[in-house]
Amino acid sequence: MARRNKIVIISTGGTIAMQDSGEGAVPALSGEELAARLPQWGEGVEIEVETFSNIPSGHLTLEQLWQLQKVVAERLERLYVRGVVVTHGTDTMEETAYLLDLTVPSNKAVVLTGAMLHASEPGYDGVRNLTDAVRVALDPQSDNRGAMVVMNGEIHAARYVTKMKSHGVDAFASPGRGPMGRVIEGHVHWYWSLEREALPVRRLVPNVHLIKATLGMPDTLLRALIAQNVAGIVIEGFGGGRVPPWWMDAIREARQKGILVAIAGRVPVAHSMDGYGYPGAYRDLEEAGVLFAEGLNGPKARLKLMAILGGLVG
Ligand SMILES: NC(=O)C[C@H](N)C(=O)O
Repeated sequence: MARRNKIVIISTGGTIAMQDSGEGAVPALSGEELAARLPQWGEGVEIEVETFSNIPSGHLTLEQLWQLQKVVAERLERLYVRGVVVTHGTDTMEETAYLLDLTVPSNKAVVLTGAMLHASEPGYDGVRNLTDAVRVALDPQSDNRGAMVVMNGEIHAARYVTKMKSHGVDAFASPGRGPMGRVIEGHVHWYWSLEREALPVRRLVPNVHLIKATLGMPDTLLRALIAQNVAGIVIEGFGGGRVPPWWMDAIREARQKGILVAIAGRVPVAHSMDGYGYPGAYRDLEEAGVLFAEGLNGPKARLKLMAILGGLVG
């Protein structure tokens, strides 16, 4: 039986690939240039590098995201590949990580990493993070953990990780959970594992929108989306997912028109279920026929809804 010893690094851009142009940091380094900064690996380890794109992560389109999903899934099917590392901007890293977590069929490691400081800054964290990410992908215990984000020596599960800070190398955290493991002095330590939810998805339906409930907010945005006949609406509700009572009519109307409505929580550690009997709380929403995102934040819930709408294979 052939040993799986190859890691495929797929670079997409982000600050990890940026340098100062004199007028601000911009994408500069290709996947090959990033990989050239990595240390030598032990015997038998092979690194293959692909440049998928070189853009800030907020510039990625859903088409590119789905294309990346296909590339990652295809590379993991190859016998000799032990895992894939995706370098990515940090702004939307949790979304790409979660989409790959949800839809890539393979149980092999999928690791995302990036940098908070660009390559012209002292303290550039890209080399450390990419080195750690490759170490995690090579680790014999990295299978069956879904997609992971490796930043600042921490290994985060895609489902729970979120960017908490706009600045600082410690920008990522998994609120309510903590990291799934750490890379300490080159050694990978695992704290817990999880059973990931994987859906065999055909495609993403893009026409899904996210709105956030705020105190006293009218139902204007909901009504506008219903008038547009969108495919789905995700609401980040109060607490684990409650809405103002005057939104309920619009939510019921959306459901009657066949628009899927999903409820996510506005707080970082959210459970949808509550014991309240008042309008706009869990029971009322359940009766209205909404879906509950069960702990996912709004952006991740939106991806899941797009995947569900895209239809399952088989
Ligand atoms: N730190 C980062 O990578 C932020 C960056 N501008 C991005 O592409 O998301």
